[in-house]
Amino acid sequence: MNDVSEIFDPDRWEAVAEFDFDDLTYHRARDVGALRIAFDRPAVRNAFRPGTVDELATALDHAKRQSDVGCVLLTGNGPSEKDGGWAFCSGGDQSVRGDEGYEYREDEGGETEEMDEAEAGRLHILEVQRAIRFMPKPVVAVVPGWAVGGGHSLHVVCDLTLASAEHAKFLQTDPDVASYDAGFGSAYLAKQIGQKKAREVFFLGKTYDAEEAVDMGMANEAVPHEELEDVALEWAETMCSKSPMAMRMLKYGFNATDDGMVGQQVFAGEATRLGYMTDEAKEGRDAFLEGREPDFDDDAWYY
Ligand SMILES: CC(C)(COP(=O)(O)OP(=O)(O)OC[C@H]1O[C@@H](n2cnc3c(N)ncnc32)[C@H](O)[C@@H]1OP(=O)(O)O)[C@@H](O)C(=O)NCCC(=O)NCCSC(=O)c1cc(O)c2ccccc2c1O
Repeated sequence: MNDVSEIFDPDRWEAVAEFDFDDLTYHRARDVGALRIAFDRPAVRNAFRPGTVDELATALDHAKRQSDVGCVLLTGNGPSEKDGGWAFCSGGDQSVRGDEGYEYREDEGGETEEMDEAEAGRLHILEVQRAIRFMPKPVVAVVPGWAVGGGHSLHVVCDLTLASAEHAKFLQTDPDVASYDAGFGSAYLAKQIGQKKAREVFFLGKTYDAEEAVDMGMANEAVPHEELEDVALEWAETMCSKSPMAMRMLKYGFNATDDGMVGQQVFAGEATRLGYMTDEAKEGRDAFLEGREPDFDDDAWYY
């Protein structure tokens, strides 16, 4: 096995050199404008601790800023050396859950005198959900095994979900551990699979395999485990071949209907960007800078 993940093809990716993460691996495809961000804690089913979330936020922010990248793949490395189990992500690491959230441990710079009390217990995976939601390009959850709790919510907020036919398993344990993602993890899931089914996911805590997840409408496709990452890269290649502007406007258009004023703001921001590119907008800017009245006489009132 290569040192990243059993189904990772090292010939197709190179590590993003700027970062040396502890809990993630971060790669750029050699031939496609795609990035691969992977949880790298297979021994604990890729549970996230605060440092994992910090790294994820850093990688996603970097991914957003790569203007030659059209797709981000989010996945989990595996299998676990302990027992061969596969995971996308099993949510918050319960072993570092304090009374107010997930806590940095000493090896992550935690419990120091300098630490702000308000920083001690973290729930900032929600900020990562928003980074995925507002990422100006598609984010694909590539699910090689368990997607559980906060890990399940991450797949829900991704634009697409591709699942390992043999190993992907979808489970919500939030109410078992007295946690609740009452935002995208539940309410947005209900938009995907319907109210009754979403309530079943949380209230009964059943485990669904890849085919069931596809049938329910929360995963797009189940493919053989060995082919998972190849198919993910094919999807990325397909999406990268399309108009970046159209893909961005479509993603924000899909979001806007559920995201209230923030969704409108994000969509409108992109509309403003396009507007600024017109001669009409340049005339408005130039007239101000030249201290004259703007002349919009040649600009049509499009209908
Ligand atoms: C994921 C499982 C269903 C897998 O079961 P399986 O039988 O395959 O494997 P094991 O149970 O033996 O696990 C192997 C190994 O991994 C450790 N582990 C697994 N998950 C976690 C975890 N989340 N935290 C810590 N450690 C974990 C397990 O202890 C074993 O270790 P050994 O040393 O014994 O080998 C099953 O493992 C499982 O159910 N896991 C727990 C899933 C869970 O409850 N996750 C937390 C849900 S709450 C959450 O994620 C969450 C986070 C947030 O930050 C939020 C913020 C704001 C709102 C809501 C949030 C939220 O809900």
